[in-house]
Amino acid sequence: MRLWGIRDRTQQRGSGNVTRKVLITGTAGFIGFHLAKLLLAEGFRVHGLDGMTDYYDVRLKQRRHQILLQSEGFSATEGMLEDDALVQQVADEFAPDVIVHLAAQAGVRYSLENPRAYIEANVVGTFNVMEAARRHAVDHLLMASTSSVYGANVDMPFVETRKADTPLTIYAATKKANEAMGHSYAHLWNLPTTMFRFFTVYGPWGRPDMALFKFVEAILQGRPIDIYNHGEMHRDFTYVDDLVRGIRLLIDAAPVRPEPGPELPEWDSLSPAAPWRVVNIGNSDTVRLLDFVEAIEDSLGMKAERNYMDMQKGDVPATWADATLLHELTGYRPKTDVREGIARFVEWYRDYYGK
Ligand SMILES: Cc1cn([C@H]2C[C@H](O)[C@@H](COP(=O)(O)OP(=O)(O)O[C@H]3O[C@H](C)C(=O)[C@H](O)[C@H]3O)O2)c(=O)[nH]c1=O
Repeated sequence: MRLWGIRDRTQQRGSGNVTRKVLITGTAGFIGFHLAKLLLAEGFRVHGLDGMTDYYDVRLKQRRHQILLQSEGFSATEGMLEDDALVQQVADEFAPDVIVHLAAQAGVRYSLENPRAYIEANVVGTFNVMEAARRHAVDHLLMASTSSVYGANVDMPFVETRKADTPLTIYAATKKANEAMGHSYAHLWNLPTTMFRFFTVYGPWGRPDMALFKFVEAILQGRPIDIYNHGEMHRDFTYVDDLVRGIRLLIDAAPVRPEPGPELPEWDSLSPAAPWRVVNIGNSDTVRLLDFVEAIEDSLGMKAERNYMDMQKGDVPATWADATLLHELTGYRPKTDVREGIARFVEWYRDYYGK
């Protein structure tokens, strides 16, 4: 009997990067911007597709794109994922080898205010991207999911092979739907597909709706910060450079449809029916929210005025990634200490906003 190892179930496609073309959705967004920068530095050609929605300050998105446009290997289209004709046209013109789909309506709490935006961007938009990937038979389709899909799970750290069937918000539900949609196309069209579960990503150029940005902004302006669940929350905060390094390495680890063989190791989420995997990208550490706030105060050299609040509807109390699978596939583990990452954010924030 043939013995299968993780390498047999994964195609390592590391060579010839210089000529490879990657279509990234969401390049004006926080993670897409950092990933595009990394791939451009490694000689990939990158085309970005971004809707420039006004969910948060559009100037920040424009600035990110301006920086990317300074690279010769970068081109971009502004347009919405929901516009199928546009998505197909962009893919036809660029003819990508790989698609990394990061654009989404993100944010846990906004999904209570405007759930429809999540259905449109995350369900319809993702379907359009999957169609483009199918039509172009790309080498690898990689799509963002979220640790929010672990929802009401309490067994920590979160492992990809355990059930995640209890999403607590429409945001999480749309991302869980994306994972299932990706599986169906991986099976039907033999489309190698990797889904990432991100864990509270933070760092320079971060999202203004997220805790780090909001807290730093408020403290510097002398306004109180809202601390949910009285600070009794935990997050596996993941530094953005580590995250995009993980994505970069996963590009070269396309799943292969399994053939009959011995059982997969318990930590491998490879589907028994399709070239499809879901992979946590997290720091493998869980930080108490009050410690996170304290680290921000130390970095700023200022004390926050704290407004303790109850748990917010839809929020999960804790996240913590088991990153064994990422390590097995790539040999890499995120490692930036949260104090170090916060300090780099604060340095960027002060420089960018002149504070
Ligand atoms: C904005 C805010 C947050 N918080 C708390 C709530 C969390 O315990 C922690 C981090 O919140 P943040 O909004 O930065 O991140 P998450 O709620 O974990 O959600 C984020 O990470 C997941 C994976 C995604 O998929 C989301 O897109 C992304 O928004 O601070 C507060 O206490 N006050 C605040 O004003």
